[in-house]
Amino acid sequence: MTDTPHPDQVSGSTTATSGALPGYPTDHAAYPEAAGQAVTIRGLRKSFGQRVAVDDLDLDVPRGSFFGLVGPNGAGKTTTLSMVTGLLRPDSGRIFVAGVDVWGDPVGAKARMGVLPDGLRLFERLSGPELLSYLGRLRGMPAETVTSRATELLHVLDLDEAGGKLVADYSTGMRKKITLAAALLHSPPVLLLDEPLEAVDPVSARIIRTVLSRYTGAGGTVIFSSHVMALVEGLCSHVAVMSRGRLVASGPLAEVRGSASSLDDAFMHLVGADEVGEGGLSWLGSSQA
Ligand SMILES: Nc1ncnc2c1ncn2[C@@H]1O[C@H](COP(=O)(O)OP(=O)(O)OP(=O)(O)O)[C@@H](O)[C@H]1O
Repeated sequence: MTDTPHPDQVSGSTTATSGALPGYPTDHAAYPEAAGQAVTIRGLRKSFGQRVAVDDLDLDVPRGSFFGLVGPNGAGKTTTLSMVTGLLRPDSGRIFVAGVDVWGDPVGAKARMGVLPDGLRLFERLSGPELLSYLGRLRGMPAETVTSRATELLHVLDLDEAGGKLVADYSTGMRKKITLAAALLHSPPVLLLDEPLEAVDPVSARIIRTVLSRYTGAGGTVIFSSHVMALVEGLCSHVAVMSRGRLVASGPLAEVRGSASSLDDAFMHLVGADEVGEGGLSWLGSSQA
């Protein structure tokens, strides 16, 4: 995760350019497998100066899966999700969401995804209902549909009591929930969430988990990044592990966990962190001063 915008960062989470980018390949037929998947990534690369953040990534996310993307700090999770959601231009590679090429048909792809991005930037001077109404209209939804869905989402996410409170005054949990509501409003087939449950209180976290489980139960696909292995193990049907910009494992949860006693143990092994010892720090706690 980083707060520093890169020159390639596309501004605004709802930005959509129409049509393919100039010079962008349109040979979708070369990737027939993309039609059956929620997300297909092929040969994705991104560098920041000398640092390779995402290194030749191939990934398939099956439709209807609850898909966890995990990896140590700096593994490239946010960079990957930012490219999948059309917020950050890849150096090379192809990405399809619900069979639509994200950088070849950005408008079509964005209609098929809901996004909870890293570093929530919201319209701070609007109330929750105003924000949802504005975003729904931006998406071209009929006013009555926006109002009825917004009312239902605010209720389910326990935000209706916030009433006229401005988003600027929302807590972290409320901000995540209102962003999730905005991501769900147009009922997209794919949800992409960057650390949706980090820094959220247990009550809000449970509400978010319940809404996401209901969404996948109805056939939607959730892809989310997280550092919390127990959460991923409890929620996800599939998991991908990234380390240093590369994919080190991907597949059904049980397959990635293998014979390890927990996903946490499997993760430590996969990212080469199981050598962490207890050596050193002998001075710690020895002073009674
Ligand atoms: N805008 C940027 N400018 C320069 N370097 C960047 C930028 N964004 C990411 N990086 C670098 O790319 C690498 C991958 O970062 P990224 O934020 O994608 O990792 P992450 O897996 O999401 O990490 P975390 O778990 O800490 O959120 C890191 O080395 C990071 O420092």
